[in-house]
Amino acid sequence: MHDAQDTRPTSSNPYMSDWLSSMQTTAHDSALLPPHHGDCLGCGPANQHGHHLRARRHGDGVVAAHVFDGRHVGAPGIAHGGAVATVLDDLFGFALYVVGELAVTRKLEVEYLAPVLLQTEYTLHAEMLSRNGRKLRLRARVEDQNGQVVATADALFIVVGPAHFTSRAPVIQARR
Ligand SMILES: CCCCCCCC(=O)SCCNC(=O)CCNC(=O)[C@H](O)C(C)(C)COP(=O)(O)OP(=O)(O)OC[C@H]1O[C@@H](n2cnc3c(N)ncnc32)[C@H](O)[C@@H]1OP(=O)(O)O
Repeated sequence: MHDAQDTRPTSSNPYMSDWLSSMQTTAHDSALLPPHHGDCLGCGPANQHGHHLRARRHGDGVVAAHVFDGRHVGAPGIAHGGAVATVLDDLFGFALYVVGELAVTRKLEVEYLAPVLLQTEYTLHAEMLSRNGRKLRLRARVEDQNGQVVATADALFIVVGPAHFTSRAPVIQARR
């Protein structure tokens, strides 16, 4: 059962209200997009364990410059695959600003084509490929400074309503 049509007010929970209203941002071309919320693992500026991803709208997609650091190490000198997946998942979350929908990851498939090195800048791109009802198909790629694609991701996101998050808000707040 889905909750995409549920538009119950969220004013009783300011933390959740702020976050949901940020998802209604109008994404102008080249505009720096807002973090999903301050503590988001992918992009939240207040999360000391996070990736602090910053993305801009680029046409119908989003683009980001990103550097993995020592907190994200897997094999020596190389970013952990889970860290790369986290950043790609969050980049898709930024693409939702352009799509204009509230949605969550149902499936994420990452191909690691070459090692993603620490302390090295990469350019990340993501865009929506197609939409079928609530199902959004998105694709992303990670390019090194020579334009070589070192990782790609395909994702299925499902459009949800605010209740997907508000019904779980007490759990989210308890962990803060
Ligand atoms: C908001 C922005 C924040 C960005 C942060 C980065 C992104 C994230 O980290 S999101 C967090 C991680 N994701 C989650 O927590 C989601 C957990 N999953 C859920 O809550 C539910 O499974 C949810 C809401 C996605 C879907 O549940 P539900 O509404 O019951 O959908 P369900 O009916 O199972 O599937 C929807 C459709 O997708 C299809 N579908 C489901 N899985 C697949 C699949 N693997 N392949 C193809 N189709 C699929 C179904 O067949 C169905 O199709 P149709 O509408 O044609 O019948």
